[in-house]
Amino acid sequence: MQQISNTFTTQKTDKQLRLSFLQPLLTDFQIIFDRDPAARNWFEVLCCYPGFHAMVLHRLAHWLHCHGVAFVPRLISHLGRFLTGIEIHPGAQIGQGVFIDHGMGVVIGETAIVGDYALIYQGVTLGGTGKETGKRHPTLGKNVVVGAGAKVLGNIQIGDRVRIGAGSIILRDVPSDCTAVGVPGRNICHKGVRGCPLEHAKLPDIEASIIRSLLERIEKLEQQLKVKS
Ligand SMILES: CC(C)(COP(=O)(O)OP(=O)(O)OC[C@H]1O[C@@H](n2cnc3c(N)ncnc32)[C@H](O)[C@@H]1OP(=O)(O)O)[C@@H](O)C(=O)NCCC(=O)NCCS
Ligand SMILES: CC(=O)OC[C@H](N)C(=O)O
Repeated sequence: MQQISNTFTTQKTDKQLRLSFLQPLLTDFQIIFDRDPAARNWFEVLCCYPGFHAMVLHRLAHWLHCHGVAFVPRLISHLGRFLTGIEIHPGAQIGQGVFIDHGMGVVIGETAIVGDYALIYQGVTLGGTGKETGKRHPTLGKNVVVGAGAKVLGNIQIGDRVRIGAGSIILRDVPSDCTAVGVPGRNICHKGVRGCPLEHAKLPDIEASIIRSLLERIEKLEQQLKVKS
């Protein structure tokens, strides 16, 4: 355990630790109104958003963890799991403005790093493959969207503004500005301007495009046969 924290956790000053607990909470709260069209008012968000409750508890647990407090951080994480259905190991490093929508079934492992403004849906695992030790969970860049039920496994790098399709299993690095979908995940990297991260319906449908190109090919071959006969 000591060895792990030495290898991947950067040493933080006391001031940084204070800020790392309190300051991001405000951003965590505010971002919900941008990210969830269903969010009505601050009272509703304060009372009815398990993702926000999980972030409050995690920031407390992580702060204690970084101060070397034993057992209590794990207990807070465990209680948070009962309350929200979201399990975040106190060692996980979570940026500000991260929103876990709905939340039930989310697991974030000990050595995971989640960049600012990530949007994570229910059933997501940021886990290990079971084959690595030490830093064994993924690192997510900024503004990453991880769709419902997606599993991002291993010490892999997910770039900034990456979108991961619902139900995907991602085992390899994904470059910034790309979309990853499927089991196992395939990277689709388009050049040019990207749409809003909440436009989930615009994720590429690889199977459909393969079928479309096969149909076009069959049509061409049929025309060639007609010309010959
Ligand atoms: C299956 C697993 C154990 C790896 O087994 P492995 O026999 O070592 O397999 P490899 O990593 O060598 O991968 C073999 C192939 O299977 C694919 N693969 C691996 N895991 C896969 C998964 N979960 N789903 C789909 N395909 C998978 C790989 O892409 C690879 O394909 P390729 O040869 O075309 O590149 C691991 O990937 C896994 O899923 N572990 C469970 C992790 C988990 O549940 N973590 C949650 C912790 S909270
Ligand atoms: C979240 C996860 O990967 O769990 C598997 C194991 N407990 C570990 O920490 O690696």
